[in-house]
Amino acid sequence: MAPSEGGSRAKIGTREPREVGVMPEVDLAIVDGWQRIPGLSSSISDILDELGYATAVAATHLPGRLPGRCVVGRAVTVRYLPERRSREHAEDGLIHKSAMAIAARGDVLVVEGDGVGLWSVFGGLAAHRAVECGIAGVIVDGAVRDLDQISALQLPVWSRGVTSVTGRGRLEGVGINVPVRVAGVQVRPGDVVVADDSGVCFVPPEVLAEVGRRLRDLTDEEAKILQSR
Ligand SMILES: O=C([O-])CC(=O)C(=O)O
Ligand SMILES: [Mg+2]
Repeated sequence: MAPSEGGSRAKIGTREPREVGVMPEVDLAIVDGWQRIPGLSSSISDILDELGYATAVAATHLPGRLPGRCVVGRAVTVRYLPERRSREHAEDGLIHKSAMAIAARGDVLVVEGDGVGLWSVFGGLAAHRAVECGIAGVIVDGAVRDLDQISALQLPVWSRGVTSVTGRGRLEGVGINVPVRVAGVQVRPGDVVVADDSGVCFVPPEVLAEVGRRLRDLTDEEAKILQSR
């Protein structure tokens, strides 16, 4: 059943951040068909290594919460910092609804949360909204909760942790589409996210075409090696 839109919970995640950045142009035609390539994040990680980009994260730090899923899409970033006021005095600082309102279908939410995994910034209600908005996946350097609801919705989520404890009143959403730190790497809005069971990579749009060319070569090479066995 769809959650009620009437009560105060309908407002969770609607807070407006102080800073909203601009999404760059990204030629998404380049990533057509990537999702069907076996071992995708590993190949992308190798290519990023070759090109000198340190923007790949191991699944050890950001495990997929829905095994077997592969997501490729443009990053809409969300940045949280610790609330400055004590929980009793703080408002709901979650901003995922505001972020989804400016996202396009197929985008991936990339969230700098508490960086530890103790406080949730994304749960069942947020997941319902994400599915309605056509969000392709969610990456959280922090925690998510309501895993049963997220799984029932089949929304692919990668997160550092899972918790029952909400980040509402503990974290403040300060920016949408601003650079964020995710498991030690810098992610910018418009980076192409490639996430599967091995890890999460972020491809800067300025090298997307070159990554696409190298991915084709690498995929052909691996297919030939497998055929010749
Ligand atoms: O408070 C949170 O972490 C968000 C939450 O539970 C939800 O979206 O259902
Ligand atoms: Mg919830």
